Amino acid sequence: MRGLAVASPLPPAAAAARRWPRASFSGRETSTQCWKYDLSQDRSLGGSLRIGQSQGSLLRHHSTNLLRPAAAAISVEQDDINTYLPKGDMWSVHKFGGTCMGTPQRIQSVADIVLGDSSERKLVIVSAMSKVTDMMYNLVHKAQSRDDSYMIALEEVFEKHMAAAKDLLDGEDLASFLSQLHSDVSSLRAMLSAIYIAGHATESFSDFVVGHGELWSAQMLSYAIKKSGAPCSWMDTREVLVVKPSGPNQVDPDYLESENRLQKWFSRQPAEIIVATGFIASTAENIPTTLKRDGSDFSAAIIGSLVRARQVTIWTDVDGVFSADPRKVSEAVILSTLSYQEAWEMSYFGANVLHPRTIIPVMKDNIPIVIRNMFNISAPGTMICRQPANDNGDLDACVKSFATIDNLALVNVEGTGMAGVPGTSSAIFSVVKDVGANVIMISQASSEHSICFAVPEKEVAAVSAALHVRFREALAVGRLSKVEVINGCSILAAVGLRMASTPGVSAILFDALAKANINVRAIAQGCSEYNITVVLKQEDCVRALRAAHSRFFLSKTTLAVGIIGPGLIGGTLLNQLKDQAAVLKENMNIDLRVIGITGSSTMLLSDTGIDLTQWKELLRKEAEPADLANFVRHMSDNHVFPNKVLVDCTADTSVASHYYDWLKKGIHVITPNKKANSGPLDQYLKLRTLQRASYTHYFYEATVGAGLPIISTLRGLLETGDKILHIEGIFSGTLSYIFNNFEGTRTFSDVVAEAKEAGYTEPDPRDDLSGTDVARKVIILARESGLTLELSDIPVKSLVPEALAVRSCSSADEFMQKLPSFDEDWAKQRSEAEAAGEVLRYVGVVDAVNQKGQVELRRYKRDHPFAQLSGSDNIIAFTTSRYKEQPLIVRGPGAGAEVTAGGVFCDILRLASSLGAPS
Ligand SMILES: NC(=O)C1=CN([C@@H]2O[C@H](COP(=O)(O)OP(=O)(O)OC[C@H]3O[C@@H](n4cnc5c(N)ncnc54)[C@H](O)[C@@H]3O)[C@@H](O)[C@H]2O)C=CC1
Ligand SMILES: N[C@@H](CC=O)C(=O)O
Ligand code: NA
Repeated sequence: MRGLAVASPLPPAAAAARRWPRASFSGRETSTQCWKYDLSQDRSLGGSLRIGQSQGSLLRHHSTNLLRPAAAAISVEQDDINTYLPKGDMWSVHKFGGTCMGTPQRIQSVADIVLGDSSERKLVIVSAMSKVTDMMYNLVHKAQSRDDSYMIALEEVFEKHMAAAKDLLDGEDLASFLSQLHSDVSSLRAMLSAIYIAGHATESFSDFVVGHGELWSAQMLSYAIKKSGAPCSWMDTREVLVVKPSGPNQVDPDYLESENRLQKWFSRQPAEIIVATGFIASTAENIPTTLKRDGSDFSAAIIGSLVRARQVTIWTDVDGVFSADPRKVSEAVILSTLSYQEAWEMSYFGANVLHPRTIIPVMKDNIPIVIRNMFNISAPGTMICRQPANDNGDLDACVKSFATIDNLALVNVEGTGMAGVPGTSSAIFSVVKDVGANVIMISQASSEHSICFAVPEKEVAAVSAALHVRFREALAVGRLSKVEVINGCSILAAVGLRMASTPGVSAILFDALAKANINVRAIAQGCSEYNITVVLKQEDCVRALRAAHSRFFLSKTTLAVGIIGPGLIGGTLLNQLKDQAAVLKENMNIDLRVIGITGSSTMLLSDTGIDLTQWKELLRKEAEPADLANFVRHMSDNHVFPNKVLVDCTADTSVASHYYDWLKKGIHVITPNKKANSGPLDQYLKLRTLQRASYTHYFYEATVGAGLPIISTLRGLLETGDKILHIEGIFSGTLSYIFNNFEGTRTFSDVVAEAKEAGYTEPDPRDDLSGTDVARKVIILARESGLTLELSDIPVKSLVPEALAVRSCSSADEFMQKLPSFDEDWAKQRSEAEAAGEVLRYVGVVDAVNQKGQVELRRYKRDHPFAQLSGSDNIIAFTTSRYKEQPLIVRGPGAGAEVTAGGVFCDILRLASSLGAPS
């Protein structure tokens, strides 16, 4: 070891120019001719720089990383300084994969990116041109299967590279590349011919052949860089990178030997830009080998570590690491930073980040890796480093990303004989190991009565069979009750370093899953708390992923809305949604998207949201034939939004008959349609039981009193323990309007027509006049109060003359036309009441004490509250244990487009609030 004494007073700047990385040199002369070198700024130095003290006085303080010349000279090892750390700035390492090197134009872009990096020293790792590695493996495969078309295949490889070189290079560079290519192809021909004859290729033969893809791409790139006049060499990393096999398809770098060889290489080739081959390496015995899967990333990380790079940039064709697979979650976002551990976890879970082993070499030296898009240079990419920079203390920021693994099976080993028996889990997992299955997660309840683990579905049969053999006796005598296999499972993992120290993260995750109606089958969280893993049904997995992702990454509550029946109420609702959407998003963090509208003849579908400013026009022009089953499928299959609601704005019984199935699918239901709640009792009870037992919501405030808070008031009373005695009121906006306005100035039929025109009536006004609509409301309130009544239990006084009833008069229009012929009868009834100082009012009654309901036309004194109404007013009086002397009264317009649509809208917001929106 030769020591080089640098005699004082060598000016620090001169020393820097000769040997030290310029940018990070912070030397200063002192009166005693000492200077400091601040290593904390300089990752290219660090632990492995051997600073000798033999002839001098430069001390490196271990904790502060300061070099301190104690006397007037420093001593360093000349080999280290002059070869390992040649002059210049710190290293910047880049890696370009096969896609980036796919065409001559792309190789030229790579050259431009490298030249655009202002770091003084650059090491560029490249993969073979895209598809070339496969072509090379195919050559070996053909040759060893004695398929002589390997010759033609080799020719194709040659042609591909020759064509690329001709596009990219010219003059001497082209000539010298082509001559090398010729010579390599001749060697390959010889090698492949030997393989052909032997009918076998050893691993090193195969690795030798395959590695040529990288040799050629590295040379081409280095010539392309040199064209611009920048000094550039290329490196065959088999000369420097030494690895040893460490398992099937796995190698470990020999850092010491590689570092030695790298130093020697640098001493021979001092260029400032070096293009090195990714993927390939050699053994300590100089036998060519490869770094196996994701080899080029690994090469970049190892070399980055060997040169203590400032940064390793992995160039690819995506803008960075996404918060979730963007193919599954279209609203996934690019993460600006990730910690090493987070990247590690994510790559384990299949996120297309980096293989975990790629991270290890740089992690130990705290070198950041940046993932960037070579096709979108303006995107800053994702930096993987020790400390996440955007660690802002926000609860939601604790979870960085979500990942999933499909095609898994859960194995559940259960039995009382497991508790407190040491060795049970060891026995289980040694069986699993013996069949060579890969355990993806393990969960054991602390009661120790069961242990469950997930394995790939294709391995579960072998695992199950082996467990049954191993535990035959325990199963026979009942120490174990079962070895159960649950197929069709997936894993959803939430990854984030700060989950460890932040309470409430898992609560948010599970809350989001519950609200999306997803059943969790098993849970695992390691002590590291970098990830929370849940096992669920594979068919639920994408929905779960979206629910969790949107809860943590999107506006707090996103809700996909499907509108059925864009008539008066549905249409008004759509307009209200259009007007209010921006305010909701801005002020309440609620993102409502109408992704479908269906009428009875046409429907309009969208995956991300219909433009509500022109829904009518779109429904006319771009709609397809209505099909409720397809409409519902469109909702349930939607991959963008985890929470969905169907809003039934029809008066249709058959639409209402589907609510149960929709709720079962996890789709919430909101409706002003009275048919479901006033239909057959058993169906109503089934619906409510399902709804109460699930996290799926069913809201129907507008079925009684339109937008007036009738259902919610009743619920409030009941849920706080009040007892309903009696509910009485005017429940029909139409009939209220009619009797409020039928005062002798207009005919009865005119007033009915006005009510219809005002939008108070049902689609068929006979539903109002027959008392059926009121009876339905009475039934809804009675059932809500716990009474088990059928519609047929309610005696109803119909106001529809027999001759105009549905059975005698086919359409609503015909009914309206014929109604005037009964005006005289009505005028008579009104005058009689008036003569007695009374008014006619059509009332509904729920008699909770006697478990009865009633609907009738009554006469009230002019000073009675029911006689004081105007317009379409409803009035509902609740007499309860608490409101016994004076009833609780709700009064106001109980029909009409705006108030009814407003009531439905209110239910939508109530739903959003139950899903987590701020209230
Ligand atoms: N008008 C009001 O003041 C109030 C109405 N309601 C309820 O609101 C609902 C709607 O009433 P309106 O809008 O006034 O009726 P409407 O007749 O104006 O609208 C109903 C719409 O549903 C469509 N439709 C019917 N069957 C369908 C099916 N199977 N599939 C798809 N679309 C279908 C119709 O084509 C029509 O566009 C009714 O259930 C009514 O009882 C509730 C409270 C107040
Ligand atoms: N037609 C109904 C509308 C509300 O349910 C009424 O008149 O009350
Ligand atoms: Na209401």
